[in-house]
Amino acid sequence: MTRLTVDIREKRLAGRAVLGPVSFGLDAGEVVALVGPSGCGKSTLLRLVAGLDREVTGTVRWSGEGPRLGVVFQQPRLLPWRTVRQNLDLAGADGAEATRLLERLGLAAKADVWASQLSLGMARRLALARALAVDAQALLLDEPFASLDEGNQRLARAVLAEYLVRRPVPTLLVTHDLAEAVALAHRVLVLSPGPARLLFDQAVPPGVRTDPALAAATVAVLRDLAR
Ligand SMILES: Nc1ncnc2c1ncn2[C@@H]1O[C@H](COP(=O)(O)OP(=O)(O)OP(=O)(O)O)[C@@H](O)[C@H]1O
Repeated sequence: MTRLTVDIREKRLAGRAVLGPVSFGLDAGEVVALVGPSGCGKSTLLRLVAGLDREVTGTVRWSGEGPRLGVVFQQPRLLPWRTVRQNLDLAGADGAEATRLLERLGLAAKADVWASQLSLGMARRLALARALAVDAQALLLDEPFASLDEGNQRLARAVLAEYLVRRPVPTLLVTHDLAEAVALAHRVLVLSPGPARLLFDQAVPPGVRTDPALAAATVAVLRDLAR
């Protein structure tokens, strides 16, 4: 079972401490939200967990060989001269799951459009679809609902909630929205202003999150409303 252990003493960038101390674990099937003020170091923490940056005093350790990750970065990071569908295929997406996610995220009609021709909101939904379609063993999501209008924000949240009910993979969700954190996560970690320290590690009571049938119904209704 995939598990993450983070025990960061200090992380420095350009000679300045930007993070630490921060220690927490992420168990199999657990969704943990990271909440904290702008610039406190949330994206830096996610990059360390993703293995994109290894220069840190402390340890960031995945169990086993390290999981296959589904990642949403702060920028969509699409391949502009590839179609929507090709962006999913080239990322190693499962074909049926990719089709399903495009449909659920309101992007089915855009499958053959160049990624460069998408609006930012569409590009962000595609970035989420890509992270969810690659049969990930863990998810790292950096403000995945930013730049979406209200209807699409609710839709994308519901799609993620539905996915996590179906496939409970360990997930780190960076957000500045506490309501969103509580709605989606089993635990909410609150970070201090930078350099971020861990202020609270708060469990969210069960029952706040949706059950599978409700999750699916919510997606269906919100998708129609977002059309
Ligand atoms: N490449 C870099 N070199 C030097 N400092 C950096 C670099 N990248 C980020 N920082 C600094 O590190 C700190 C943490 O940045 P980070 O992007 O992790 O914050 P954040 O919590 O994700 O912010 P936001 O919520 O606004 O996205 C900030 O003070 C930022 O200015």
